[in-house]
Amino acid sequence: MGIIDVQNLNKTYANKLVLNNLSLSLGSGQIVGLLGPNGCGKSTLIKILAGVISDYDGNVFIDGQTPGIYTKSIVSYLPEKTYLSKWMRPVDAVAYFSDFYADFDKVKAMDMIQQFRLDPMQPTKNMSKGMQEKLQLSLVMSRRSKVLILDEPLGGVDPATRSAILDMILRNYLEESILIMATHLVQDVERIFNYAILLGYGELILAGETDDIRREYGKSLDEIFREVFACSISL
Ligand SMILES: Nc1ncnc2c1ncn2[C@@H]1O[C@H](COP(=O)(O)OP(=O)(O)OP(=O)(O)O)[C@@H](O)[C@H]1O
Repeated sequence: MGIIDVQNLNKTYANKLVLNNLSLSLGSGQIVGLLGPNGCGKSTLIKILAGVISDYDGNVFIDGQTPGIYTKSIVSYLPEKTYLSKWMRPVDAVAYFSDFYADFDKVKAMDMIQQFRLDPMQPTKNMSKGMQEKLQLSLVMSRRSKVLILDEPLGGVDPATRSAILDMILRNYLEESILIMATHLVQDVERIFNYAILLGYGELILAGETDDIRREYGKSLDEIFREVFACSISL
């Protein structure tokens, strides 16, 4: 059994089937790219793993347990939207995480905040979107969690900063844990993934070691992504 096991997972919103009989098994010690177009179900899957959504059919196990109090204690989750209060400054957010999570490394968080050149005393309401993303990433990456799940952590940052953030993620990732990152910025990010999951409208299209996938298809993940999800929008 992997650290994450998903068996025959189905999720509907109203009558709409969003995850269709999804099965996955993921082991620790890898950085996993969760890739797929807008609306294909990445955030829904992540929310189920993070224990935010519980009305689904099928089996989900994280470290052998169904999502709940235990799994929340070992899963560090970066949601797509900010959950920090507007008045919070980085120092407040660090104190909050420190109170809330036993596995939170305050020194590491302050170090990441400094490396991102954020002002520890600036309220989040005065930060740009990219600055808020850096702050949240510093907090989430500073938990010594077995499972790290990042939902679109790079959406608001420019390409040069993306690269710096990826390096920061690689430096701070604990090798015994698993990191899952949802993104559609495949070209920018694929260098850090050892494993990729390609999701297409609720169905698993492809899952495997990135080196094996590239070798088998003779293409980069980005090229595969563009081919599989090519759409006919004309401007
Ligand atoms: N709370 C909700 N109520 C109804 N439908 C929802 C809800 N949340 C998501 N959906 C629908 O479920 C589908 C999958 O959404 P989801 O957010 O999981 O996709 P995604 O792959 O994360 O997309 P994106 O890359 O744009 O963030 C979409 O069709 C979306 O409209």
